[in-house]
Amino acid sequence: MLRAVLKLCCGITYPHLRSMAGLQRAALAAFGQEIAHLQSRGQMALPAWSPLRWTESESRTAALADEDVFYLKQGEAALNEALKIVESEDGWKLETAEKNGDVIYSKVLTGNRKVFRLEAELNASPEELHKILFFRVEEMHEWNPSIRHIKVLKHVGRNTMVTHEVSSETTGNLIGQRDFLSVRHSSKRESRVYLGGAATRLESLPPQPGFVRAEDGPTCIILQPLQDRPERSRFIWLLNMDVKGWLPQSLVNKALPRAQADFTKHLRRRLAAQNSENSRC
Ligand SMILES: CC(C)CCC[C@@H](C)[C@H]1CC[C@H]2[C@@H]3CC=C4C[C@@H](O)CC[C@]4(C)[C@H]3CC[C@]12C
Repeated sequence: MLRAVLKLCCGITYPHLRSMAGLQRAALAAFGQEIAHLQSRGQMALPAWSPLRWTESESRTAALADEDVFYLKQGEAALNEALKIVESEDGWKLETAEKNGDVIYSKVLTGNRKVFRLEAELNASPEELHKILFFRVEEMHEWNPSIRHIKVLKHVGRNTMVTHEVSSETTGNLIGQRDFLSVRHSSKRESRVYLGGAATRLESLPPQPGFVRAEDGPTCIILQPLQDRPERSRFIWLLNMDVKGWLPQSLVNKALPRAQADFTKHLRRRLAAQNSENSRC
């Protein structure tokens, strides 16, 4: 019965709908959303030809699909490219080795770009780190003083996003403040989590006056549970950054591994704070 009434309504409204504009259309779209919601909960079925179907979903996805696919592909490509670099076996040189086991290697890529690979063990599972480093990326400035601000400008599904990042004025002490516009992508394979990223473009956010826009990536982080202690992770991070601006290369090559070590220190503090909070509860 409900179905028949709905079909009738849709038929009657179809010609009016085509000539409708502005607020009326918006109201109708909202109505359409309500119906789609009911429908998704299995409470109502709409006929295939219903205009309520196309007003709600098709017009929106049609407008965004190309852009979404662009970022998705860029994110995946960045991750794959970065994995190729980080998993390459030759050419790595040890930069620093800490007593706690943290190591940083460097490698010079063709074109003279120096990249850094940090390896550390962290006291959190890959899932927890995935949450902190990816899903809650906008909170990063709360625990990492090298970061002034991170904003997700666009989501494409759950695993791809476009972010704007601003480093703090004092980062690395040697290099001034930078901003970045990046596509970030995450994927899970078996028990591993992979985070990838690369510099991207977004029309609504061109380089900002007063900021040097640096380029991060192709970069990746691999999070892998330790075999005997899955609540801990092996953390491998490829830092591949063009800081831009006029700076001596020797200074940049000192600042980057330092920034990596600082990041890891703050991440550990963040995990320790969380763990002590959990044990108090
Ligand atoms: C040396 C100067 C110029 C920059 C120092 C700040 C660097 C270390 C900061 C600025 C922006 C930061 C990135 C911002 C966002 C993400 C995405 C997240 O999923 C993993 C960490 C990652 C990839 C951060 C790593 C550290 C980062 C690259």
